[in-house]
Amino acid sequence: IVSDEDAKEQKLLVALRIRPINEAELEENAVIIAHKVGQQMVLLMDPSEGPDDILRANRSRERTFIFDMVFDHKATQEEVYVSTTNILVDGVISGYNATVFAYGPTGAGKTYTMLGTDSDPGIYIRTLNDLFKAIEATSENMDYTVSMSYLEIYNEVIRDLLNPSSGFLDLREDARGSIQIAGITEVSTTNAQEIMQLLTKGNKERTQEPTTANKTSSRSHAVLQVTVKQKSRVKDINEELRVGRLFMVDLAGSERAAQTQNHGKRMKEGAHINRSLLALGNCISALSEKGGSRGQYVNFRDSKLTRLLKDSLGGNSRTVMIAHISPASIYFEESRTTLIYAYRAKNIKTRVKRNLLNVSYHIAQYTSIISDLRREIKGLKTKIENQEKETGAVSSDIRHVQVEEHQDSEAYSRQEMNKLREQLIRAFKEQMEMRRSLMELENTNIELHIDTSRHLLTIADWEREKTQHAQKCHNKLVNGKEDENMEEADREVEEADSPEPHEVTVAREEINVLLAEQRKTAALKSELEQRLANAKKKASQMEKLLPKQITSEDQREVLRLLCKAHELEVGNTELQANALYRENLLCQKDFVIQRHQQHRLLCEEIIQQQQMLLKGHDIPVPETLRMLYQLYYHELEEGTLTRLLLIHSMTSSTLRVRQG
Ligand SMILES: Nc1ncnc2c1ncn2[C@@H]1O[C@H](COP(=O)(O)OP(=O)(O)OP(=O)(O)O)[C@@H](O)[C@H]1O
Repeated sequence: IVSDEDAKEQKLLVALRIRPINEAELEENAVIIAHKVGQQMVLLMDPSEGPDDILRANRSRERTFIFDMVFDHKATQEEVYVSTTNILVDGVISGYNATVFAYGPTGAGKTYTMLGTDSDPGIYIRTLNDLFKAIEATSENMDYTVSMSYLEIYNEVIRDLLNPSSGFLDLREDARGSIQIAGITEVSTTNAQEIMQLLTKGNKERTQEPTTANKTSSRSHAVLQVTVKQKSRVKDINEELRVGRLFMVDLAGSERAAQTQNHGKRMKEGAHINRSLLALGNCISALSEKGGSRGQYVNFRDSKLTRLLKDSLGGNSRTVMIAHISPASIYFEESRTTLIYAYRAKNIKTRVKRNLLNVSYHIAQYTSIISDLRREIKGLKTKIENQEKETGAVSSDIRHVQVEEHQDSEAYSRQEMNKLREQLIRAFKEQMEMRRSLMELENTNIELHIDTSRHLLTIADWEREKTQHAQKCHNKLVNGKEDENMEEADREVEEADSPEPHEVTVAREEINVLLAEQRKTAALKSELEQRLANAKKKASQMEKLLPKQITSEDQREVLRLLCKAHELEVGNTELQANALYRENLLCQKDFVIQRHQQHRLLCEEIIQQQQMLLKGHDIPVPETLRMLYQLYYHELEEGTLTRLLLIHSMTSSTLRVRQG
């Protein structure tokens, strides 16, 4: 139970909303298995258990979870808003940042909570209305401006939902180090109806894919960013400008990220991971470590979403997570994983996993960026050298130029040079940003391919089993042997005809989604490649302009600066590649140790059973074997192995924290 005092201190608040069961679920004979108990508890029942199941007590997956608050089908939009987000309004007006997330699998009600419907609007509009009201109430001495933008992050690419034709937008850090989205539409209106129309229209622009659970399943994260700027009207008293930012995020369906923890018999490990979702989990977990100051490194750079939210997740800001589930029995697995994730939100440790192939590919991409940059540095250096030679050759003529004219042109050229220098550096940064996005897209592409293969394997496994069954049945029927085998054969025929298991259906559906995502990623990539090529062309044109407009010494300065920027970027990229490499090594080691550990447990089990056999049959044990047994028990009792494992896991986690 959270006391008032705790609530004030609490930086992360986790709520759960269970939506009403719907027609489609009832048609599939689903029953309600998620029940709200009291104000803070939810009981999730396992639909596979019968009430008289004797073994139930031993293997029950029925579980209760406690959250800061729980809402069920009876909760109104207003209630959900008042208990989760309303509390953030005052802070934002006073210049603090905050974030509200809607988390959960597809179709669980995230968009309903955030956007809502015209007749029953959700958190977005209610928050904005309250912000406007609060501002009106205090605006006698203060001037406020409220502006908002609405964007989506899909496959690590940002799009403006209020102006989708503007293409991909980049994240930039401004002079004060706060993250801005270059070129995003900023709207400032206080008309709630107008805002609702804008947001509803924007929401329709989101990247969607139909799934069985939701006909319009969102594959992207939608972010409504609200900025409140405050300035004192009374002169000289308070000149400072305070800025409070609120992010309201409707996250992409969590089911695919959850599959990594939740795979059926045939589901191969490591379904496609939504990088932003996992990176977010990491950040929230790192930040919510008690007191948030345990030296835990928070890697915001891991994804676009976390980079964007950087200022609103740490420090003095507050974060609210509203997890969503369906109450229906058919979604037991999805609900279970969502509840576990949300329940652990305060100390989840989900790493942005990259599998081995992926990592080496990632490193290869870094290497190619590095060699690209090195080539450019070489080119720039040659240019500087040539410049120096030229200046040497003409310097004697320059002496004849009139002094006055020289000064004029110097002032002019300095101004021009500053402008050019800024343009060049900006162009360079833009190119780097595009290179990174391209790399991310390429990486996503690989992940999509790997996941598709995994699902194909799942289907292939099932089809092989089916054919084997069919073959066996066929053989038995043809041979028509003894009568007693007929019953078994019948059963096998039945099995072979049985509907395909859930995980195979899911795999088929996933493959469709993945193929669609592959097509989209390919389109995004070629568009981005085109943009990068254009940007490069523009930059080289700018470089060509240099000799005509500014003096040689200034030119050299600009070129040197560009060189420096390139070199810094090389260093930066190398560091990232190295960190990735180290992490990869650690992961591999962990994996090997895990396999050994599993093998050891297996050996232990075999030894135990053998000993029972020996004892049971009174078989005498030769002296050498007896000694070996003794040694074995000695090791177990001493706990040396367990201690070694513990030391290993501690060192590797320390290493990870250090390398970030
Ligand atoms: N609390 C609720 N009361 C009434 N209807 C609801 C509620 N929550 C969700 N719904 C309805 O359920 C359907 C699915 O909800 P919604 O689109 O919000 O899911 P979602 O979690 O955003 O899915 P996705 O991740 O696929 O976008 C919608 O038709 C929505 O109107």
